Amino acid sequence: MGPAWHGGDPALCTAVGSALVTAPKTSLTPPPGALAPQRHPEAPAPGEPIGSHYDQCFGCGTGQPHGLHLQARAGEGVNVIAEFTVTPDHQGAPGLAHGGVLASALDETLGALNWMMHVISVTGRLETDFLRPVPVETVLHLDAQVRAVDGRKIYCSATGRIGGPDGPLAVRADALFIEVKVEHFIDNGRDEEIRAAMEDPDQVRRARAFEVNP
Ligand SMILES: CCCCCCCCCCCCCC(=O)SCCNC(=O)CCNC(=O)[C@H](O)C(C)(C)COP(=O)(O)OP(=O)(O)OC[C@H]1O[C@@H](n2cnc3c(N)ncnc32)[C@H](O)[C@@H]1OP(=O)(O)O
Repeated sequence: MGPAWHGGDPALCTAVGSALVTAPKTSLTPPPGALAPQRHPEAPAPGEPIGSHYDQCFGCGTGQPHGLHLQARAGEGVNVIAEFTVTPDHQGAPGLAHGGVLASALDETLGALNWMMHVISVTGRLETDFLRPVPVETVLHLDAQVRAVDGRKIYCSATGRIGGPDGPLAVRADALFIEVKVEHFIDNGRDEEIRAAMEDPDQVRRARAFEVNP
């Protein structure tokens, strides 16, 4: 019999080898009291590029040679749109994108939703469906949107289509992002990078902007 989920009660978790598999803490379905997301009044205008939140980010950093170089734009609602071109560096199977890279592209697009609500949040949970193989040189058309907000919990989803923005669905994800303060990064990041980021006035301005405009 395979592993089983038991509502998060550690006493009820199933042992797999030497590891205990713990259950997800909540579902990715917003609870009944969750609120509709609000587009922040100072969110980028529809079509406006969102820009990188950090130069060295694997997902969007322009200074990151190994990154995905994803460029997101604001959507009309609480959503963002982005394109990601799969290169030979992104292969898993010969000529096909690695699933982890595609999950990263979805995660990064979902992360850009922070700019639409002026909230800093990080991925708590990401559930991905891989529906079609994505060949090298394909442009993946990504669209992420916030579905609901419940306190610090942000329920969101993303899709990745091939052959055009209305093309067939290749990947999709449901996710739970959790709102955090800037201290999340300061307290947990490596000193060297944190110091460099804090010395960059643009970086500090970008992060603090979310805290003074709740
Ligand atoms: C200076 C630089 C600024 C740069 C800013 C830009 C950043 C953008 C980056 C974007 C890059 C792209 C994006 C990336 O790649 S972000 C990078 C990948 N993600 C992370 O590294 C996050 C790691 N995890 C954590 O740090 C903590 O676990 C967090 C902060 C998430 C929560 O720990 P915290 O102690 O704070 O809160 P809590 O534990 O009381 O939980 C609160 C509530 O949430 C619920 N919950 C929690 N987890 C889960 C789960 N897995 N499933 C279901 N539910 C979950 C929990 O039950 C509770 O619910 P309730 O009891 O209230 O009902």
